[in-house]
This record gives sequence, C-alpha cells and structure tokens, in this order.
Amino acid sequence: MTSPLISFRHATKRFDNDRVTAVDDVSLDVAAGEFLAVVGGSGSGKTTLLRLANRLIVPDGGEVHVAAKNISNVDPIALRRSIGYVVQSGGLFPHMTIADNIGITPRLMGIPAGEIAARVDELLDLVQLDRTAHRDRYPHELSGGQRQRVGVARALAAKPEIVLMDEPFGALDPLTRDALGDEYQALHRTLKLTTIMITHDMTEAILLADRIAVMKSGRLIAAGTPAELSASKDAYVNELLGTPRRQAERLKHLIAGDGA
Ligand SMILES: Nc1ncnc2c1ncn2[C@@H]1O[C@H](COP(=O)(O)OP(=O)(O)OP(=O)(O)O)[C@@H](O)[C@H]1O
Repeated sequence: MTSPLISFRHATKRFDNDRVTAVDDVSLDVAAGEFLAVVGGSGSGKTTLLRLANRLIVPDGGEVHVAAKNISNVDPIALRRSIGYVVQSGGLFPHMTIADNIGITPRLMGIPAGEIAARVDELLDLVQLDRTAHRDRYPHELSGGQRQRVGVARALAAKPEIVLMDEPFGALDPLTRDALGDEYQALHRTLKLTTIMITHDMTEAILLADRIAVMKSGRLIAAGTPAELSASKDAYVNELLGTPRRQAERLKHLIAGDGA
C-alpha cells in the first residue's frame, strides 16, 4: 500500500492545564484522493483533530505526518499555504473584495498580480459564481451560500492537494447545502483532492464521503465506509448511522399522513 497523505499517529491534545483531553490518542490514515468525513457530538474533538493537520494546533503527544513528513518539522506557514481550509462562516475578510479574498494566499506567495487575477476568475468559474457580478463585491453583499462558494474558491487558490473543511455547509438552508455538497464532491474528484470534512449531518457524511471517522470524547471510536460502519457493534456508531434511516422513515409516514 502507498503511504497515506495524512497520518495521525497517537495524536493527543489537551487544554486547560491538561484538564480537557480534546483529542485522545487518535491514530488515523487518510489516503491521497480520499474524502473523509469526521462526525461526532459537540465537543468530541473534531475541530481540534482537523487543526492538528495544518499545525494550527500542535499535539502534546503523538505525531501528525503530511506527505510522509512529521509536520512539527515543517514550516507552519508553508504547510498552511499548501492545505486549503474552509470554515463554517466562510471566514472571509469583510473589508476586502471577493477577488482580494480569493487571491490572498497567491498574493502572499508573491505571485504576479496578472496571474492572480486570471486565477481568481478561473476559481469563480469553478465554484459557479459569475465573474463580473462577484469579483468586485464585498462579502456582506453575498448570500451565505455564495460566501461559502468564495470560501471554497479561496481554499483552492494556491492549488492545494489537501482541503480541510470545518462544517462548511452547516449554516446553509438544506437545498443550498445539498447543492454545494454535491458541487464540492465533484471538485474533490476532478481536482484529485484529499478532503477531510467535519459535519454534524450523518446523511451528508454518507452521501459525500468515502469513509467516515466517528469521534466521541476525544477518541476515534470507528472509521470506515458507511457499509463497514453499519456492521459495527458499537451502540453509539449504530445510533449515529441509524439516524438518517429513522428520519427517512418518519418523514415517509408524516408526508403520507398516516400519523406514525
Ligand atoms: N482553545 C481551547 N482551549 C480550551 N479548551 C478547548 C480549546 N479548544 C477546544 N477545547 C475543548 O476541547 C474539546 C474538544 O473541542 P473541539 O472544538 O475540538 O470539539 P468539536 O467536536 O469540534 O465540537 P463542535 O462540534 O461543538 O464544534 C471541548 O471540550 C472544548 O471545550
């Protein structure tokens, strides 16, 4: 087997003078080209795990390797520029235009302005935003869904191999969320990205990801394809995986009006 692109090796992170173990001895490999969803309750350590991968958080124990290198030996700025990061709110700079927001990393990397402008237009096309209508607008002039599209474009601006997403579509209405999830999945495939996406939505995880990692109280309690997880003996994993099915059943009855 080829070596994984991202490898958490007994990664541990504590906060509050060791009173909270946010990530507890997590070992997990993510292969190049894989789409991994991370699910789990609030406070289970998902965001901490994600941020360990781009060195926004440094582990207290264990190691994180990216592209076969222990990232504690890699320049954090260079590492972060090579890994796209999308957060729930979009994380756009409010005083900067959409074009400047998307082009910020290439600009910091010293890429010439003409090249950046062309790249911004290419990225606007990629995330299906009209170039002329959006390039010079400010984030507050966009809808939530459009802002998230810009967030994805910005994450892709420096042509990363890896994209980390923290509840990227969580604040959107269900239709926009569905559409953006599908569009991102297509981008993930065509650009041959490796994606780790945190989501609270098990349906989204099953629909989008190749594999799902389940976190609970800082520990990784299961990781596998939806089919593998559905065979799990763990009660929590079963409950999580059963949620979409239970909801679908309830909806079917409610819509049919049979009162179940
Ligand atoms: N900077 C910090 N300082 C102190 N405690 C922290 C810090 N960051 C996270 N924690 C704690 O670590 C635990 C895991 O937090 P984390 O944000 O990783 O969980 P999460 O699964 O992403 O939660 P959510 O789904 O609510 O975003 C929580 O108990 C949280 O309070």
